[in-house]
Amino acid sequence: MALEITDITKVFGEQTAVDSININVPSGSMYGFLGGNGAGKTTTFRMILKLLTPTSGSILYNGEAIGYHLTDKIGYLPEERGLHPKLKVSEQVLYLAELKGMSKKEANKSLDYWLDRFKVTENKHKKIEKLSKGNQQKIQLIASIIHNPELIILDEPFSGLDPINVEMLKDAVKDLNSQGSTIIFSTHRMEHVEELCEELCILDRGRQIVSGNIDQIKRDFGQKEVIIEGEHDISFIKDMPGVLDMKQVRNKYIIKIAEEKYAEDIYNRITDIGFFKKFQVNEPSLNDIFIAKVGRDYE
Ligand SMILES: Nc1ncnc2c1ncn2[C@@H]1O[C@H](COP(=O)(O)OP(=O)(O)OP(=O)(O)O)[C@@H](O)[C@H]1O
Repeated sequence: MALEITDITKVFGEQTAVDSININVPSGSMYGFLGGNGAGKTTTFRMILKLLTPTSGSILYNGEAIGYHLTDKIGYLPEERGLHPKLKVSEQVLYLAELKGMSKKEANKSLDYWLDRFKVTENKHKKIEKLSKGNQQKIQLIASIIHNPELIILDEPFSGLDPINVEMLKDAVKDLNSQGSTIIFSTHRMEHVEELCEELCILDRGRQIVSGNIDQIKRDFGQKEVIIEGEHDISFIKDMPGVLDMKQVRNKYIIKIAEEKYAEDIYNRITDIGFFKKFQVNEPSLNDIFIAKVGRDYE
């Protein structure tokens, strides 16, 4: 395990921002922290990075506490984007890269690569304050990954960007992960986690709702979704055993079942009726899991 978070809690005055969280982040994984406003994502990241001291609990990285000796191995994109507005892009990023132990030459080469990749090369010698918000975010991301860290922690890396830039940054994050970096990122968007991660933790108001391998979580959850498309009336299905919910949109039926075995019963009943264009069994969505555990919709 790269990161072992055991029973951490953070209390601010009256408020418990993070409540007894247990998380294991495997080495080389892409790990998503999913949660809405105030869920406790940023507070957890700050504790991992030792910017905040947990009220209780422990956090180990490769079996040891994170400290200054690991600075060169970790990259962090903070939620409060903190670039110096009056500095030029190159001055700012090269300075930070040198603090992380890179030579100027090496850092400059890497900076050129990332500026080109993020299509912002023309900004290299501009002051940060002259850049758009989205481009400032790209520069800040470059500053956090330029030294090729083995652990990358990104707080809301995709927020505030247009869809084209979100895709560009997602591709970069995927590449860094496939080259071996362990990546942890936070987001309030379920689809980012569904698309990018094999591991996740869902936080809600400081509580850990679920965590671990996403496929495993979905398998263990049990509930499935059956999609049927066809012209026949099959509304009787809603009264069959194991059927939790059924919705109809024109000739498409979306049926929630308690366990996969009920799909076979449904299949047997409808094949007696006639032809159907589609019969498909899907894994539950993260939203289904969230609703079942928390008792309300995710957003
Ligand atoms: N320094 C602090 N002092 C007091 N309360 C704090 C402090 N930092 C965070 N909190 C509170 O802890 C809770 C969790 O905040 P946190 O920033 O970790 O959430 P988050 O999941 O990152 O959400 P967001 O996406 O809104 O930033 C919030 O209710 C917040 O108000």
